[in-house]
Amino acid sequence: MDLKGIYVPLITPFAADGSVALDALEKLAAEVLDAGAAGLVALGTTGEPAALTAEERDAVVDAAAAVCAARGARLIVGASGGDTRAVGEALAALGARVPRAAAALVTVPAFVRPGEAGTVAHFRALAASSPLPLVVYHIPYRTGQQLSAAALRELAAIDGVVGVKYATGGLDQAAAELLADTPEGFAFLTGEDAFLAPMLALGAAGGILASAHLATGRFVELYEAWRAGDAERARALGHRLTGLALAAFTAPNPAVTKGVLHAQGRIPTPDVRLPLLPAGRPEVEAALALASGLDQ
Ligand SMILES: O=C(O)C1=N[C@H](C(=O)O)C[C@H](O)C1
Repeated sequence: MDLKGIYVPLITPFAADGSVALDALEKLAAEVLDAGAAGLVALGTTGEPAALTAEERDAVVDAAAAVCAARGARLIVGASGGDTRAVGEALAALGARVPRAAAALVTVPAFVRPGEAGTVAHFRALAASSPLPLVVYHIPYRTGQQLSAAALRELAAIDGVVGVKYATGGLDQAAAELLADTPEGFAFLTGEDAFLAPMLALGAAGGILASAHLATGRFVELYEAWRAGDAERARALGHRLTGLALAAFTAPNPAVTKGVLHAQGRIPTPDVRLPLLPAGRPEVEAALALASGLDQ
């Protein structure tokens, strides 16, 4: 399983009547893949999955899968919850729906705080029955569960666990430890947009980044520059992309990204569903200016 590269966790565009704009989603998915993204993540945090009905979630997954299949790109699908049995059932359903998906992105159980041993047991149980390989989504500021480098290594050793989406708010000791000696066949993908450049410099396999909807080709260029060892080009581009990444998160994700995509005419509305609120104009304009600058 090779999960290297830049993945775009698709936003879910809404039409003016509030329904999911599937045609816009397909067009956006095709655009980011044509710009060089290695694949898509359907139903990541950025896709507002908690605010979608089960039918809408299925439609989003089907649309993303069709666009990926047409382009030979990888599809990762989010599946989360605090109950191991229910997540196992969701994974079984996903395996039947999109058997060719590259992986399922499974969040460390949120709110429950099962401890490191419980978290490892959760993933061990899921991996034992999941039809799809698992990427652990580690985001302690959302889940409430910290994981040490040792616990992450235990997770990496589980058969069927193929990577981590690492989003701890920065470049911390566990990331440095894991990147210094990443287990064979285990992909370290950053989910922390503003830390893509330093994570790639340390050897990360890539990233799952909401801000990569904007200036997708530039994110891919940064990834390729680090892989080619062109540190000078990578450093300069990395600084500019860090600016865009920070601007994209000045309101709760994905409000700014949706605002910019709407201003660019790529989605019909900038709407998010409650409890999220649309981003303010100054936040959207600042990110739009940075994204436009990167296109030149
Ligand atoms: O949906 C995702 O996957 C991402 N979610 C993160 C979040 O909203 O916390 C941000 C990251 O860019 C990708």
